[in-house]
Amino acid sequence: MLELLTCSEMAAADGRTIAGGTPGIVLMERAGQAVAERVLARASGRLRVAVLCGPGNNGGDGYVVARLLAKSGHDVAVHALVPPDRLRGDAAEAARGWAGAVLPLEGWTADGFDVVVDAIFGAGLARDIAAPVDSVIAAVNESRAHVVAVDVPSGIDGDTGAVRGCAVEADETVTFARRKPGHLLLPGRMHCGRVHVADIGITDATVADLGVRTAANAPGLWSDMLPRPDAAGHKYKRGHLVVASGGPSRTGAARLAARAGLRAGAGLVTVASPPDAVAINAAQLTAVMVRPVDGAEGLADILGDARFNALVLGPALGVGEETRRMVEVAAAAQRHLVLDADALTSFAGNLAGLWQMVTSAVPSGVVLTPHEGEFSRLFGEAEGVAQARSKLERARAAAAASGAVVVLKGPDTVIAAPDGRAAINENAPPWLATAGTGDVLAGIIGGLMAQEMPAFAAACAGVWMHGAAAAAFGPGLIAEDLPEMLPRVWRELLELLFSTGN
Ligand SMILES: NC(=O)C1=CN([C@@H]2O[C@H](COP(=O)(O)OP(=O)(O)OC[C@H]3O[C@@H](n4cnc5c(N)ncnc54)[C@H](O)[C@@H]3O)[C@@H](O)[C@H]2O)[C@@H](O)CC1
Ligand SMILES: Nc1ncnc2c1ncn2[C@@H]1O[C@H](COP(=O)(O)OP(=O)(O)O)[C@@H](O)[C@H]1O
Ligand SMILES: [K+]
Repeated sequence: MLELLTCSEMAAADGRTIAGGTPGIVLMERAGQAVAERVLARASGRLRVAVLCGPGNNGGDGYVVARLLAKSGHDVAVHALVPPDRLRGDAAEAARGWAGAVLPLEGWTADGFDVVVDAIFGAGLARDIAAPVDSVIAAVNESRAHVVAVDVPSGIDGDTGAVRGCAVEADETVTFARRKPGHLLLPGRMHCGRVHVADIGITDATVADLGVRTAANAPGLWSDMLPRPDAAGHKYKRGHLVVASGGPSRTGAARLAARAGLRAGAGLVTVASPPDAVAINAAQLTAVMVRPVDGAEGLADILGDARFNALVLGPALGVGEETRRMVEVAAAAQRHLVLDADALTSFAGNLAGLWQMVTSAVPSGVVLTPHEGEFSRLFGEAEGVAQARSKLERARAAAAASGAVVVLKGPDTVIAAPDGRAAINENAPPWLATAGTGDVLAGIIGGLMAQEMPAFAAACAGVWMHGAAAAAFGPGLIAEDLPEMLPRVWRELLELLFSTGN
């Protein structure tokens, strides 16, 4: 159930289901039934419900909801953008099932309604909202009624999560078969309220046949690739992660990443420190080791030892030639690589160099973890990025342009692989936006890659564990708290794995 379908993939799934013998009106009945059930779940007495119907099948669903709620004894008013005789196909048929009055949508006011069912536009939204719908949406958003959106809140683009002019702010959204990217990407996610996915008879096989490449980021996506505790294991089997530190006044970021790498399960972690910062690093580290490493040349020396199998480069490392050379040395030495912060900025305007470096690195891949600022410095000019309609498409274009797994961070972090797979994360609480949490993320991913978890899976798992750790800690979090929450996150993940037999 983790697949996220674009509006056109959803239409294809509907089409295939209809071609397979389930009439469209049956799908629409089930869709309307699922929405009506959500409304009824709240009803303690007789409700005054406004059903706002648009000109397409989303409106058709609305007519089904209206009929079912009226049949259950509620007081239902239908307000429609176009008269029922202008509807076509299944929507026309659904409207014929509504025996009550159809009032105009224009000029609708929220007076006295307990519930609003938003069935104006769904997957067929094709342009920005204009008059008269804009003022109706404003009235919905100002009202105190409970708002249930059918499929997507009207005005939200289901593919991109963008607000097309203006959009309904729903309390609940009922969608069908699978969610869409726009339910997870901002600002769409903020407009949906709680999202329910209703089964309307579109089978898993039908969805699988679509070859969908986008998923919600959750353990089901990568749990079978998580490193497992092994009774016969020893620390060298769990990899040795190296995190490069900045100079004497810039050492904290590397230590944060290093501790996170250790908590993520790397067998050993070493901070590679400029010689003049060794004393500072050593004074604050215990389980993590420190080693003097002088720039790219020093790094090349220690990478002569094959046991150092993964590196995190970038947090507070400094922007410039030396950092770029360190990255190139690590890539040439075929190590698993996580590049963050200054390592990314050191390649700004040098996409060709980045591509060359990435493609010379281990086949298991390189993970880049930019926030929006680093992303635009690095990928602003990349093919497909400027034209991309959404954060999802931008991350995907950047992954294709760099050959690396791209983790485009934020409240709706997108993880994209160069082969087109992508995941959207949704478990990060807002208090994760605090200094140093990005360093921790790079360390977690590096720790998983040190244990030989493949790059895309490690990036997805790392982003999820990072969000779960923040959620488990709660508000007031600082970056140092995150690694300390990872044991709890691991315990929950492993319990889940053993309970599902994966
Ligand atoms: N058989 C199916 O395909 C099913 C579809 N279902 C529903 O059908 C919906 C998709 O139906 P449609 O493809 O008809 O699309 P919609 O009903 O979302 O909207 C399409 C209609 O809105 C108009 N429109 C688009 N943007 C507009 C704008 N900004 N201003 C004014 N008019 C605008 C279009 O010209 C078209 O008439 C889904 O969201 C879902 O609710 C469900 O009934 C389940 C089955
Ligand atoms: N509003 C938000 N809600 C949830 N997570 C967020 C939000 N803003 C940022 N984050 C997350 O916080 C982390 C910040 O990373 P980054 O920007 O690199 O900060 P730093 O450099 O201070 O470590 C990322 O994992 C990002 O996804
Ligand atoms: K809608």
